[in-house]
Amino acid sequence: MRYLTFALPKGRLADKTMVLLEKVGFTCEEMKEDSRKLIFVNEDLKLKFFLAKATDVPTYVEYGAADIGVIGKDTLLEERKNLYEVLDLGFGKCRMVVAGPKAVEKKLKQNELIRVATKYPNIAKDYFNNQKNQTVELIKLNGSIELAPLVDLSEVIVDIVETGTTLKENGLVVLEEICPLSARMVVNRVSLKIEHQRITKLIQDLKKELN
Ligand SMILES: Nc1ncnc2c1ncn2[C@@H]1O[C@H](COP(=O)(O)OP(=O)(O)OP(=O)(O)O)[C@@H](O)[C@H]1O
Ligand SMILES: O=P(O)(O)OC[C@H]1O[C@H](OP(=O)(O)OP(=O)(O)O)[C@H](O)[C@@H]1O
Repeated sequence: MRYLTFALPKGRLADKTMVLLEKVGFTCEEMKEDSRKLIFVNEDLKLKFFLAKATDVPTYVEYGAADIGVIGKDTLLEERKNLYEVLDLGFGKCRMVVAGPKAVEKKLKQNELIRVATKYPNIAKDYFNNQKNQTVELIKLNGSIELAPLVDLSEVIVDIVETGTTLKENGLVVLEEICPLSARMVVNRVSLKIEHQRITKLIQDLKKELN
């Protein structure tokens, strides 16, 4: 039997992903040890797990380096890889929003040419150009997005909000909602055919667990 390989995101989603997989019997004792190792194997069940940077998970799955991946919906929308999204895992819940100082709301609503800072240029472009029909200038950043309006790099940001604390502590507010987000399970297109039985059984077991 070949290994069924999982690309898991290190970071925020890692622990909850392993807790869920354990509930359906997909365990990996090795992974519980504190180490810098990136690949873990369960020989008995022929399972392989590797830890990747969250934004790279769709790439590993698209190329078939992993059969299955777990990733935030935001990364799926941004990366636009050719994958099957098979399951909403119900954790990692947050929202993609347009945020900024309250004073900027008027400019935003009046369709003025505003600057938008974001880690998610594809999501922002799709939202403003295709959904709102509004021309904006996009500025790509890699983190601490809330800083941009504070130092006049941009009028607004497109970013993730979970508790709202980061916005609040920086004097920013949600101006528009783009979409809700959560962790998703994705599957490589070929893997779904060659490992159909194991993968559909896993999906069914996870669905039962999530209900
Ligand atoms: N407060 C939050 N901030 C950011 N992401 C969150 C939050 N809550 C849930 N998530 C979800 O968790 C996913 C993984 O977040 P994580 O911070 O681990 O990775 P990342 O932001 O892509 O990577 P990095 O922080 O290393 O650039 C996000 O893509 C998102 O779907
Ligand atoms: O609504 P909250 O609960 O405050 O969470 C939202 C914040 O968390 C994320 O940043 P992250 O911690 O990933 O760091 P980053 O700014 O470096 O991307 C996100 O980009 C927001 O800044």
